[in-house]
Amino acid sequence: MPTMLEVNGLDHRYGTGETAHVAVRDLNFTVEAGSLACIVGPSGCGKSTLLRCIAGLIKPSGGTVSLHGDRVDGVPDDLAVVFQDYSRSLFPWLSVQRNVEFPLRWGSLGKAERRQRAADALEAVGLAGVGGKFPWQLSGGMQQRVSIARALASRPALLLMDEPFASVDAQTRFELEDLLRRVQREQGSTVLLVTHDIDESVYLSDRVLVLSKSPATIVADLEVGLPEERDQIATRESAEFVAMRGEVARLLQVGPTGGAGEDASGASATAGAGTAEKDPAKASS
Ligand SMILES: Nc1ncnc2c1ncn2[C@@H]1O[C@H](COP(=O)(O)OP(=O)(O)OP(=O)(O)O)[C@@H](O)[C@H]1O
Repeated sequence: MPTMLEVNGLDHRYGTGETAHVAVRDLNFTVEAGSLACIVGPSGCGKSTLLRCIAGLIKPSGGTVSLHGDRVDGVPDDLAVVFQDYSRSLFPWLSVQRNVEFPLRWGSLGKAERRQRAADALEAVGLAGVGGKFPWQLSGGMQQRVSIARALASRPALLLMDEPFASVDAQTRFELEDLLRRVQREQGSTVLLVTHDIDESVYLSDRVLVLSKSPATIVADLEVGLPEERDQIATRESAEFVAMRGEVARLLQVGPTGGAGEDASGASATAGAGTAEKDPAKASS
């Protein structure tokens, strides 16, 4: 699979001089086209900062981000972001259909094509028939589906998701996770999703990138060796899932070498990641 996203030596600090705060430090990773990768890390470690740098919303203090080989220097046209707070990301005065069509206005599609794209995206997320309603007439889970449909309608090269299911109840969260995996597989989308939730990161993804405490560095890059077909009950009960969840939890608590997670960087972190990538089961033992 070709590389869709490449992050090289990414640093970001807020402020300058003695009061500067280093949010992320020397992050290096790639995301392959058509894959779903999750970033999991402790609260405040710099996950949103990383996403903002990838989305071109902030200019990193150092390092580079490339999307399908092109250096990101401003918000790329073919990138979409889904945030946690669906109630603030949808326009309440526009119908669901118009919300989904909205970002397509800046592309080259004609009106009829935009309408069709939005209808297709709504159908993909199980919301065919609600295009005429307004966001406030829908449940929270349905509103987040609309946000996902809107992101997918533009067929982005990369879909970034920042804690997208953190504001819905547990049952809806499970439904949305399954919906995301299904649509991502059907459409061959490339997704990078940030979450606090270890179980969610393992259940959803092809790869889990584990970040240290602030400033964020990558402590492990784990390939998820679970079967393609996943089930909220059976998969979560499987030995592979439980072992992987334990591994991610341990990495978050103590880092890859048994030392402090916040100090984990460089050679030891890379060595841990390399082992895990080659043999996820071994990494979980
Ligand atoms: N605009 C800003 N100015 C100064 N410091 C900031 C700014 N944005 C974030 N920070 C700091 O950078 C660090 C990383 O913040 P960030 O929001 O990226 O973390 P996070 O992992 O996404 O947090 P959470 O999991 O709580 O959403 C935090 O210490 C935060 O206080």
